[in-house]
Amino acid sequence: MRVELDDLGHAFPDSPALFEQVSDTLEPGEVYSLTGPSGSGKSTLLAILAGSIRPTSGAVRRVGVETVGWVFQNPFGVPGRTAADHVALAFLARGVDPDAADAAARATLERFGLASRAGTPFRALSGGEAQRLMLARGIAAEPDLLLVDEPTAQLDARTAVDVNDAIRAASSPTTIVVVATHDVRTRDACTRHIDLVTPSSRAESTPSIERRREDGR
Ligand SMILES: Nc1ncnc2c1ncn2[C@@H]1O[C@H](COP(=O)(O)OP(=O)(O)OP(=O)(O)O)[C@@H](O)[C@H]1O
Repeated sequence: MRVELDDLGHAFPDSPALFEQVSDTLEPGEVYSLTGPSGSGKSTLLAILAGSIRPTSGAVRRVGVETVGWVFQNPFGVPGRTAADHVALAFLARGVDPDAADAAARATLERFGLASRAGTPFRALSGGEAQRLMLARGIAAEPDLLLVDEPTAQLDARTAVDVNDAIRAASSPTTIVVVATHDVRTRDACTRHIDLVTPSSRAESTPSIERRREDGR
């Protein structure tokens, strides 16, 4: 399973190119950061990866990718349901029996630093806990591709540290994880990096682009 990005670029109608020449091969087991200035097209590229926007240049090939999950910057859950319920649902939906789903949910919560919050209703979780729960649920669903859009945008720096630990925990042998972020610490929590450079700043930094080409990248 993989996602191949081949000289990818995108411009909305009547607008200049957001980004161009993005080439990479995304594979399970890695957590990819997607960084770039505000407006450089990070959310647009996530939508291209999901298949909901067709790029205006280059190609995206999803090889063996059938299911796509999303985690957004605003955690969204059922107020009265516990953290464990939110994660167990992902296992129940795949036909796991209730006891095994509950055990698997608790193991997943532990991996994301939420073991002590298993019985806590969603409405009583802090913002950082709720966001970690969204990541735990997103991974528990075992999508082929998990797209995470600005997971720390609504959080203070201290809370973001725990969410960045959860980003590290999100690495999965069966899921390609891509995280769009402004936050350098979130970037550092990822294992591989894609930096979107706008075409104008690309022109200003031609020497480094040439070096990257010589490297074959
Ligand atoms: N459907 C659309 N039609 C036209 N323009 C769009 C559309 N969607 C986004 N844009 C524009 O494309 C640009 C890039 O938007 P996008 O949200 O992908 O950037 P971003 O890097 O995720 O930004 P931020 O970091 O601020 O969230 C913005 O100027 C936005 O207004």
